[in-house]
Amino acid sequence: MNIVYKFRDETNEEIEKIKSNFLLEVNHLSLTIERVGKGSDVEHLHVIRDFHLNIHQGEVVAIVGASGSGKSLLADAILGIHPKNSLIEGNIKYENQPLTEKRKKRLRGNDILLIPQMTNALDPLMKAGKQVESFIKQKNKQKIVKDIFQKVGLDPAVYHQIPSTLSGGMIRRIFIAMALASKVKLIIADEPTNGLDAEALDELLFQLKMLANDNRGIVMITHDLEAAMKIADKIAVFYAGETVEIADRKNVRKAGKFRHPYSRALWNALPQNGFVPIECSQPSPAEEIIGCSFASYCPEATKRCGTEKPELREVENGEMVRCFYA
Ligand SMILES: Nc1ncnc2c1ncn2[C@@H]1O[C@H](COP(=O)(O)OP(=O)(O)OP(=O)(O)O)[C@@H](O)[C@H]1O
Ligand code: NI
Repeated sequence: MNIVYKFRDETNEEIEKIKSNFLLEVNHLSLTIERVGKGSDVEHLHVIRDFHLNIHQGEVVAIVGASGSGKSLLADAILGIHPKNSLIEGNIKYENQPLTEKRKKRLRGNDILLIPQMTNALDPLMKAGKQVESFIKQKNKQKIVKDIFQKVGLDPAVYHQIPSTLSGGMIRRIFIAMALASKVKLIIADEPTNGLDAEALDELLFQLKMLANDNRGIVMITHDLEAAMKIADKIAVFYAGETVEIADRKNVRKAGKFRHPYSRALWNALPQNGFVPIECSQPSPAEEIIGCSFASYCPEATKRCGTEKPELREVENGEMVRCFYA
């Protein structure tokens, strides 16, 4: 199947207006898990160290990072469903107001919807259609749900099925249906393309893009840079719990590369870019990092990189990079 993903055409004026009105802004976010280690020692796991992101309505921002890099915990932190033994610091704003834990609870499912990585998040005993209906306020709920099912490629019979009879791909479509049925403005999709074949993957990306074109903000969390490049407006590259780069997809396409050495390694590992294996792993969250988190793997690292932490700095029109030399 050859899908054409439609990107919105905004005038400069619209862009200025939207840009000054972020849906979600995350600055200097950290999440530390406190764990009792051997004996009675308390161990601190710095899973998220310094994360930045902003997104406005109608935009798709992909957070791209390796497996185990803390992406799911990041989603949980934004939604306020992080583990009890974790501490969150930093700044999160939703529609220009601080996103406190109390507010997260109020907005969850109403303004902000999580499409979870685990596909067992639905009510196991309730019919799929009924679960989507719970997001609809108007009358004729069943008819509305069936229309939405058609839009997302679900057979009408799925309405009466319970989640255990559905595949992972179908469950993700149920979540997309929930987003369409609801008035949520921000959708955080955690690894939505996992386990999908090429055709189902493209369809799912198409549906996420459809939600964005319906003026919702989409945060797509993924380890799949190729999928991200298909629909994202911006790519936030996540390494060792930090945003190391925020790139505009159009510029990456045009210039053919990212700025940060880690992002470039991800890019070069794509089949179409030569399949160069990535020779690095993530530092352990238990480790204190001095200097740049990528220094020990970076081919361009200098002495400075090992001793001084680079801040995320703006390079151009909202694009950012955390590297002294990029
Ligand atoms: N409740 C918890 N207590 C302690 N450590 C945890 C907890 N949840 C996650 N971790 C650890 O935090 C790190 C990040 O986990 P997380 O699931 O957020 O990564 P991820 O980037 O989403 O990975 P994946 O690509 O596998 O989905 C991992 O090392 C994981 O083992
Ligand atoms: Ni995850």
